[in-house]
Amino acid sequence: VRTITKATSQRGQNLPPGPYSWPVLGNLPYMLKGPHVYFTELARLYGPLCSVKLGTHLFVMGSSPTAVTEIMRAHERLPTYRWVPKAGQDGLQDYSLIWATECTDHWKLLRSLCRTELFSAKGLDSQSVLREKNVDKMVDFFKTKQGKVVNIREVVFATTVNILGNICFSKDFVALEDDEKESRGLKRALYRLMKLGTTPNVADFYPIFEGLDPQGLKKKTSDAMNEAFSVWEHVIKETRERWESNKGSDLDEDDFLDTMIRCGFSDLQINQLTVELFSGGTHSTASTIEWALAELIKNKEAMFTIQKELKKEIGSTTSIKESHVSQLPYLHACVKETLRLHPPAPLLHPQAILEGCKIMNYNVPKNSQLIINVWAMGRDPTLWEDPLLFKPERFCNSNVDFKGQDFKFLPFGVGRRMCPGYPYAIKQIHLMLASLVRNFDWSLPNNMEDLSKLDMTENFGIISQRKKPLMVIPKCKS
Ligand code: HEM
Repeated sequence: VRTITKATSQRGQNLPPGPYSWPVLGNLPYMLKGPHVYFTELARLYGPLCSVKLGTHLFVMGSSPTAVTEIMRAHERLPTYRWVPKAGQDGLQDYSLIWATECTDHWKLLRSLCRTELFSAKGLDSQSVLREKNVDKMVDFFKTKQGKVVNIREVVFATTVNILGNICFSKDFVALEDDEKESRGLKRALYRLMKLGTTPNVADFYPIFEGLDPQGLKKKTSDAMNEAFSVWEHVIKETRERWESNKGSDLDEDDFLDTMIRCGFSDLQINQLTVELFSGGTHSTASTIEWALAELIKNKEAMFTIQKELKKEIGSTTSIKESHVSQLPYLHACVKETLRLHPPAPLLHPQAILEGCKIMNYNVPKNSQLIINVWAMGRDPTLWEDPLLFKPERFCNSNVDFKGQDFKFLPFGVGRRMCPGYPYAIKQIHLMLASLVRNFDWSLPNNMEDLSKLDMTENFGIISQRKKPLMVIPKCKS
């Protein structure tokens, strides 16, 4: 913290307060410890609205409900655009949902298609059986690993990929192995995309490099996308042929691919939307489950309470259904508490404003990038009692929810660009976590008794995961 204590009131112009900025670099070197951690230190020093220069760009960060309210007002009033990493800006951007810089007609069409076909109550109900089948497979896999050390994230991640694979293409795409190095095909492509998305790119901070690809990140991203597309290329071809040969007659729509073909999507549009659903929907969910299990192993009382609730409501059933877990207050509270402490998206994507404005009485110049620090608000002692403790009870008799209305708790974002997949994510997380906790007792390797030694360090990425994967030993419950 000492490295950033030089305030810059002398910057004048009544900008939001912030640290001294080095020529050329700005404050980029301090980001190495993880942007959300650095930004949270800034918030502690300079208050809920502060500014920091990274390369040539000025970032203005909000980390209190009042700051979020004013930032959202600025978004509503002024023309804004979403900041998009240069590595992801190759041609396909016109078809993108996540990387649409503005809320264009095509973006609206994609959001509405996802909302009505994938994430509506009817859509979610029709997918239940696919989620349940794949979660049962995951449980069977862990049963074969009884007494052995497993990397929980890998297996959960593979399961989330297969669930989405079934919803979109009626296919399991990956094996349930638990070794990242063994991964290939879609799993490897998704890992590569996540790692590339995390690699700092000089072209993002210095316009002079914009047309170039100095670190080869654009090329590598495009290769990883093509690797993903090649996995389902033949499925698209076969499905199109089926549609062609059935022209004129009514065709049963089996999966989301059928829906996209019926809507007249080109192969490019199908590829782009599905790769974004896989990128947005798999690591985030797997990471939440990994964190939740780590917190429950560390906090024995919470583990005891959730097991008691499951036993009472579900009895001895081992193959859990979504209907079983839809009304379990303590399970739901544990998931919220995990998302408060470990939001997979700790910083919401920067949005640039195209006109200068005032936020909390400070001047925010044109082209500033506005960020919301969700991670800092989740750990703010003025907003939460004992913020660093895992206490699911805080959500038990509370109306605080993640639907974008409670500005101190925004794991799925806020406003127009809020996560469209949150109803799906929540159903999947509840089912998976309940199945893991109901079917197994989990212990740590090497008879680790002192649970305070369980390393809870985070690794910042496009999504924030545990730095060290959670290695655990399953023991089947009777
Ligand atoms: C625990 C799970 C998840 C979390 C915490 C999460 C979080 C988020 C957040 C915070 C945003 C907004 C980002 C911003 O404004 O900067 C977002 C956007 C998005 N999410 Fe999720 N998400 C999750 C699961 C999913 C799932 C399961 C899907 C789809 C299958 C999905 C698809 C998307 C898409 C497509 C966007 C971009 C929306 C747009 O820009 O209009 N997410 N997510």
